[in-house]
Amino acid sequence: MERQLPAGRPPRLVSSLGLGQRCSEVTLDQERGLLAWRHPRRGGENYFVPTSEIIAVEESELNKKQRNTGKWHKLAKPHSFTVYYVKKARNHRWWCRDVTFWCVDENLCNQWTQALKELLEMQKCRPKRLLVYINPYGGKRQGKRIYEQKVAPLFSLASISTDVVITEHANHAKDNLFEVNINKYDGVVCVGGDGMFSEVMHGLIGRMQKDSGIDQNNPKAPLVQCNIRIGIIPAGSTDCVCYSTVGISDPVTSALHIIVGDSQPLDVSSVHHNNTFLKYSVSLLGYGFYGDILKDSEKKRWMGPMRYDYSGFKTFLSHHYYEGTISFQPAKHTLGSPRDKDSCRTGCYICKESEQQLAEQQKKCGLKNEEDEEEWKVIKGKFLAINAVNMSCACPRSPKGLSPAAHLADGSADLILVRKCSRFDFLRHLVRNTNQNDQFDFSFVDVYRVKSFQFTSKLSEDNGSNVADIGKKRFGQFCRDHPACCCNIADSTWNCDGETLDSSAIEVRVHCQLMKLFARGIEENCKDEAAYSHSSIEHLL
Ligand SMILES: CCCCCCCCCCCCC/C=C/[C@@H](O)[C@H](CO)NC(=O)CCCCCCCCCCCCCCC
Ligand SMILES: Nc1ncnc2c1ncn2[C@@H]1O[C@H](COP(=O)(O)OP(=O)(O)OP(=O)(O)O)[C@@H](O)[C@H]1O
Ligand SMILES: [Ca+2]
Repeated sequence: MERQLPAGRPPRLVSSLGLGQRCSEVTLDQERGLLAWRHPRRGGENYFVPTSEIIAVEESELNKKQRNTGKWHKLAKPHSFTVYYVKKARNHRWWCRDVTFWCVDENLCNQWTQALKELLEMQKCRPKRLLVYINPYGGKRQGKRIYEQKVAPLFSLASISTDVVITEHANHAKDNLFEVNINKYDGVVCVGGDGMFSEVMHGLIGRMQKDSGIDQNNPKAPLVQCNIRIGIIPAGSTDCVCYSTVGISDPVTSALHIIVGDSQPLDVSSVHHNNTFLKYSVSLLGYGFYGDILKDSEKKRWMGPMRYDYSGFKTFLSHHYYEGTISFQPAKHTLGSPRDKDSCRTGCYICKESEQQLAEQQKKCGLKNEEDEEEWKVIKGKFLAINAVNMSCACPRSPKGLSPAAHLADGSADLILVRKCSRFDFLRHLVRNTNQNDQFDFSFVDVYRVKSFQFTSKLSEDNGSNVADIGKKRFGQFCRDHPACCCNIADSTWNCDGETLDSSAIEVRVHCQLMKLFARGIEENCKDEAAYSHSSIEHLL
């Protein structure tokens, strides 16, 4: 990328600088934004650091050991500077590393620090002021410690100033975002899990619509994009949004993505019931299996992240299925399909293309709503699980996710329908969510790429009543005529990004790129560990 350099600045700076006890040729290609040096030891290894991945540059003092061992100390007092930069390791993990260069010429040292600092200043996408919300009770209750020990020192190194709020109750962050002077900040950071992220997202999107006079209760309202980015410091139980957008749940990696000012647009689904806004969703909207797990696990919060395994096992054994009707509009604007072999990666062309297609469609249609006239497909059936995912939903439990080819920002969701089948077959499908095999390659599993869908349970259709009444029925009530058949006369619950919804009848619409994260999607060409721990289990089944 060509850069506009300040007048009089040479395009390249090349100097022989001290590195440890030896000399190294150090180059700063200011036009291309690249810092390079050869390590005089370590087999002469070459280092290339894009200036966009430099965290900070500081004038520094050589430590005692460096001072006493170098030959130069006999000549003159050395001048030195330290460059802190991103070091990429395996599995999308980023570290903050530093290197200290020295020279005896003070002017040369100043020239280097100034040039590097000016290049950092030119990066306008970097945040300078952040609003941070910490959930002290998420995941293993480590949010505060993680932030103070791992993240705050990096933010201060990068000269980012912060206002920190430690939440005192659920919805604290969300409510606060409606009141705060948001224009003061370049981004909002949440320290916690998917639930905490969801709160912050609801606060920001809600605030944006309120300020623009948009009624969130209208399911067809064109929502206003939210340009203030959210950063996620993972400290929850699943951390699916972080894992699916960064490739790892690691607080240091996420902090570094925030510092370098990455930006990743994200699709958001709005969920309505009878013209009433319920929630937004970015990861999983799950009815049946994942809804039942969530409902059961809420009573076991004290167990921490383990609650999901406990409730997962219980829910698997109960093997409930639910009858209902799903209607959906296929996503015709996008080039991808849920059975693609390639997945969404940094700079994904499918996401870019979809964004353009949707923008053109909107321009053409103008105010008239042609969307409603588009084809609806209707499927009735008995389902063990109905999962709608806006992104792959990769997480440590499921490294490739519930829908590995789903895209972060293509304006569509993947609708996965798992029909009634035997426990054994359902287990085979579940295990494939954890290994490299195709979880959709079963006769009882269907997957569609959609831009909107609706669901009504048979129960609410039969009663013709408001689903809130049915919700009052006891969860886990069985068909009295066939106690062993696993059909359930109560509805399941929707799991919306880890929160339960009050209605089972819902109307969902995907909003392309409604918000942005401090992330860059998953980078290509990263040596991934074969972390698919359950692959051997499947061979046994
Ligand atoms: C043999 C092992 C099969 C394991 C299959 C595991 C598939 C795991 C897929 C995880 C997908 C997560 C999607 C993300 C959802 C988030 O928006 C949400 C909020 O954080 N998290 C959950 O709802 C939390 C959902 C947590 C789900 C945990 C499921 C655990 C199932 C255990 C089944 C055991 C069967 C054993 C039979 C012998
Ligand atoms: N101070 C607080 N006390 C109680 N609940 C809180 C507080 N702050 C936030 N919450 C709520 O806690 C819920 C869960 O938090 P969080 O998502 O951080 O952790 P988790 O549920 O363990 O992880 P995950 O969502 O990844 O499964 C959020 O929905 C949030 O609204
Ligand atoms: Ca999507």
